[in-house]
Amino acid sequence: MEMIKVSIAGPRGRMGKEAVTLVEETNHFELVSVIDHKQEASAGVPVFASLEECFAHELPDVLIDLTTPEVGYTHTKTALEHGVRSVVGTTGFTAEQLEELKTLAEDKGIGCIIAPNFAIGAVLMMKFSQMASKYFPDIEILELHHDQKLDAPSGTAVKTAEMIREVRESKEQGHPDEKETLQGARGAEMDGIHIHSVRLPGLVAHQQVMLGGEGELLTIRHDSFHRKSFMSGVKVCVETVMELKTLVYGLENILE
Ligand SMILES: NC(=O)C1=CN([C@@H]2O[C@H](COP(=O)(O)OP(=O)(O)OC[C@H]3O[C@@H](n4cnc5c(N)ncnc54)[C@H](O)[C@@H]3O)[C@@H](O)[C@H]2O)C=CC1
Ligand SMILES: O=C(O)C1=N[C@H](C(=O)O)C[C@H](O)C1
Repeated sequence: MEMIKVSIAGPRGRMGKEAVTLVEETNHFELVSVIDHKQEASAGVPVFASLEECFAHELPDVLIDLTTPEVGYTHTKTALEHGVRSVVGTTGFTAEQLEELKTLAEDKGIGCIIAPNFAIGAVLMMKFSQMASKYFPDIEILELHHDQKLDAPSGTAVKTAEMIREVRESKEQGHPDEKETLQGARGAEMDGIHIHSVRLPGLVAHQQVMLGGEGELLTIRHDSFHRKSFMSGVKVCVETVMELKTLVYGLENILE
């Protein structure tokens, strides 16, 4: 198999550390550099404070970004402008940003994968919820994460609602006259689907999709107990992005 040169942005982070290990342990991946704004990383490869400095030194085949929403967007754009493919786990991008990055990837004729969740089980949970929503259109999403997470709702919750929106008629849920006596009690709302975000120490990444029907409730739940759960998805994305000429949003679109 052809060797793939990889750079990682955010190597000291919770996900970044796991990604460094994955790349180091995969025979056909080579970690060539890391991007750490504080230059504190010690991955045994050159550490650069910015993507521009990194790319001036050597262009990797693939950039893996696991940083923050603002930085992740700028990195992905910069990488595409330099002709470098990206695998982006960072969440919190707007629909406009995704559209802009897709246009850029297609103009450059190179691949980019933005996957709000790399865990295979989470992708299945989203697909099963999408399937079930045809029969149970009243849906509430409960996402639960560690208390250091920056974005709410999670990228996974947003993607789940988007996938459901593809197959379910628009629907206002709950009583038409319902009123929040405490602001936020009904959570966020996307196309009638309510999304509730829980942040607590001890949690990693969890989501429960609750679908209610007459006298019944279907609950579809996924739990990531360890960030290793995301790494097989990262590996598939790094391999697949080499073959793409557009931006793919969501791991479900590349799994067989
Ligand atoms: N797609 C997926 O399956 C998953 C996605 N995530 C997402 O990945 C992102 C990172 O999550 P965590 O690792 O938990 O966060 P974290 O806070 O542990 O790590 C983020 C790292 O980015 C670094 N960073 C910030 N600005 C930077 C810059 N300009 N250049 C280089 N590095 C920079 C920080 O120093 C930090 O080490 C979040 O957006 C999160 O939502 C997290 C888990 C799974
Ligand atoms: O920040 C996290 O931890 C996670 N972020 C992603 C998201 O926002 O959905 C994926 C996973 O839920 C973990």
